[in-house]
Amino acid sequence: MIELQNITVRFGGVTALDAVSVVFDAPVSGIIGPNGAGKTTTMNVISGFLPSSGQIACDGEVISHQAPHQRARWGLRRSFQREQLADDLSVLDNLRVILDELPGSRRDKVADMDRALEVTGLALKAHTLAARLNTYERRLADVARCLVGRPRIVMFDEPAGGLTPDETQHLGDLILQIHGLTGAATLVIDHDVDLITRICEQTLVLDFGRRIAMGPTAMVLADPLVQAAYLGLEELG
Ligand SMILES: Nc1ncnc2c1ncn2[C@@H]1O[C@H](COP(=O)(O)OP(=O)(O)OP(=O)(O)O)[C@@H](O)[C@H]1O
Repeated sequence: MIELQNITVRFGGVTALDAVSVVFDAPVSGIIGPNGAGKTTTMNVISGFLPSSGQIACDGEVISHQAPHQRARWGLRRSFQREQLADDLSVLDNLRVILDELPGSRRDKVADMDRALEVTGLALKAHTLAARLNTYERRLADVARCLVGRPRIVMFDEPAGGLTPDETQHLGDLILQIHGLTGAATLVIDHDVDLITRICEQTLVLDFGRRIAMGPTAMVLADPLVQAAYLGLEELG
């Protein structure tokens, strides 16, 4: 569970997030909104990459005062719009560098990495350099990175960007497995509303840094305010 209380972020004259309060308590939750709405800023605040006013709690623990590496150690995992894979490392070593920072026996870590590679279908690419992976395989490796080391909160920023419909479908299936495999809650930003509808039980809609809707995804998407702001429809009624 992720609880944001009264989160405000300003960049000079731009208010990227304006007193946003929200509780994400589903296995998979979404954040949608037009370009510049504050979606990535929300993930940056939760990860600790950006300072903000207000308070952030995950699974009941206040983490607002923690540095990004402490949050990662706690169990926060994150993918970015541009993947963070190290191109000069193999897929396996990209997982290993995460586990090197965490406690646990070597044996458990090997089992953890094997499971992540198996689940994502990357077992045969374990020793392939990340630089040699295609876009989809890189995305799968991103998911694998989020599966290792006992994650508690996993966040994906536009995971479907640049993927084909079939790849998006499979990636969605993988994201849906994360909670059952690890117990972690997942937060997904994407412009692909079909993907969000399929995998996110609940969705937050941001517009100009403000929360304009939050709740069960189908209900939120049917909200006239959301349709006007996000789906580009003329104001209804
Ligand atoms: N480092 C920064 N410096 C200045 N302004 C920023 C910075 N990061 C974000 N912003 C501004 O904050 C607002 C929110 O940006 P953010 O990236 O969170 O939006 P977004 O909803 O993720 O958009 P997109 O869908 O285009 O990725 C925008 O007006 C953006 O220009």
